[in-house]
Amino acid sequence: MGQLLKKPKTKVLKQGVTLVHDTEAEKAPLKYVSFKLVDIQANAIYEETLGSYECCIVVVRGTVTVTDGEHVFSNIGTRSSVFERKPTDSVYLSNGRSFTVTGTSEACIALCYAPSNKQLPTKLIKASDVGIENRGQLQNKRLVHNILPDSDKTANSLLVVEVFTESGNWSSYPPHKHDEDNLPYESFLEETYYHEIDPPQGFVFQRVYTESRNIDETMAVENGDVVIVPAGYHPVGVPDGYASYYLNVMAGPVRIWKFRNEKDHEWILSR
Ligand SMILES: O=C(O)C[C@@H](O)[C@H](O)C(=O)CO
Repeated sequence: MGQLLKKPKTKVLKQGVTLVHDTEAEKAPLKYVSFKLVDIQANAIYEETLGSYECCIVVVRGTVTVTDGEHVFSNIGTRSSVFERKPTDSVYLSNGRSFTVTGTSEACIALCYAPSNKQLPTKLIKASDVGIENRGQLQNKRLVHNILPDSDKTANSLLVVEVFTESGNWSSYPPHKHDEDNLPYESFLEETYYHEIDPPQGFVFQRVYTESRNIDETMAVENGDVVIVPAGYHPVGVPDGYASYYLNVMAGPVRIWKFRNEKDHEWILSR
């Protein structure tokens, strides 16, 4: 297996709290992004103190109460499956904050991190604040939930987005990259993909490849896998009969998402 596909590796942290993914523990080759996925049973409590990282807690499914000791966001989360295709609630927390997440039902949370040295207010990003966007045409149609886009100044460097791609369609396509710190033409942003598939026995394909091909991995991604994108193009193709969900976390030196499409495939956009 290559370096970029991470299978779930469950670790019980305490009764009712299971760590499913941890890109740092997996030694992902990333400097700006880290990602955890945690399952929480009802009434169980996950707790953490952030060091030099800011964090966006996305309630992937189920409901939870989040507090940083100052603010309490009770019973947040909107869906029992991502495939309800409705936006969810999230909480932004600055570096240095301590927080707890208590399951108010059985729940799954994503913890999306990026380095930060700036104190910003804790904020509830309500499902109703999430921008909904339909992108693309033909078999390139996909639905996007913008949780923390670059136009929203809640975070210092984190960008967070959910993407739904229906059966037979392609997303993160035509292939684009954001691996050169060369604004205004392109920004450098690392990225992680947390994938779910409906029905769960399915798979999707994701290729991650750089211009030079020093990275070139084509992966069969299964339900619950994480894909690391340290650099390069990163398209996703969804087989007939299956629907794809992924949660993207991006961060880099400048909080701007400025990508470049691969020239050979840009014609896809003008059909
Ligand atoms: O538009 C899409 O298909 C989603 C992608 O833009 C995805 O969020 C990404 O690759 C960000 O760079």
